Amino acid sequence: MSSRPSASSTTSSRHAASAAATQASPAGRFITLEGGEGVGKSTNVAFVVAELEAHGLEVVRTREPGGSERAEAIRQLLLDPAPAESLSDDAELLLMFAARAQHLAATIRPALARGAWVVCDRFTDATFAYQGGGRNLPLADISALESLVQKGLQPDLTLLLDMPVEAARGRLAARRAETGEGADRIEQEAEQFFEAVRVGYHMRRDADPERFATIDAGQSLEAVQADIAAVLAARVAAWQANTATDEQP
Ligand SMILES: Nc1ncnc2c1ncn2[C@@H]1O[C@H](COP(=O)(O)OP(=O)(O)O)[C@@H](O)[C@H]1O
Ligand SMILES: Cc1cn([C@H]2C[C@H](O)[C@@H](COP(=O)(O)OP(=O)(O)O)O2)c(=O)[nH]c1=O
Repeated sequence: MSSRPSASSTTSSRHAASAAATQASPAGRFITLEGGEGVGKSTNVAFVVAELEAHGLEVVRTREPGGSERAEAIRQLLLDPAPAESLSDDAELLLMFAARAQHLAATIRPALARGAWVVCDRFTDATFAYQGGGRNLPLADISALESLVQKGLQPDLTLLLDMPVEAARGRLAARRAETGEGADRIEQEAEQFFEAVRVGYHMRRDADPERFATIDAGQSLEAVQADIAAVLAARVAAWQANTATDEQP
């Protein structure tokens, strides 16, 4: 399991969220970051949170698998490479959705209901990419679980950090050399698996282009964050315009 500290945490806004924001429709406030290993999700989740907070919004930062106490326990089961017994592909898929069901109930839905924004490091697109693309499990089975667990709830915006697999794995190797952190159970897969994951993400993006913003993650961090900031500024402006319209007598 990754040792980086990205478990669910609530970050209060520097300015209190306005009463209007709290009463507004939840639409527009659920943001996910997706992409393969080493593309910069962890680095940029913090940046997305800071940008939204700079707009005066309350933000809950969370991640999958995990994001609540019980869901984090399932994460441990999923990612721990230690047990000699291999985890079946079906068990992996079901555990991903068990963790998600708990995460939605304990963290995501309550946050959205009280008017907070939610920024989540990976969500169901990862299941389509990893279990669908990487493990080759039937997409229809994943869609059925998605309906069961999410009951129509979808992210409003998904930032897909995209770059060639080999370069991203180079970044990951450098990070591991620096931190001494080992590879988790899924990170131990071969390069071919991650190429299939990337194709899986592209399929999800191409099926729902309105929801996705693709960010060229191979750029410098400054350029990546400038692109993300532009997407977020447009998103917050649209949300504020909708909120103002909803408030008209
Ligand atoms: N745009 C970038 N250019 C160069 N290095 C980057 C960039 N974004 C992230 N990194 C570095 O790459 C490594 C992997 O980033 P990280 O955010 O941990 O990726 P992920 O969470 O997607 O696995 C880290 O060492 C990070 O500092
Ligand atoms: C949410 C999710 C994650 N995963 C995998 C992707 C990662 O290899 C692993 C843990 O995620 P994460 O800690 O976000 O990985 P990273 O090292 O890129 O920051 O779980 C799935 O296979 N399916 C899923 O539905």
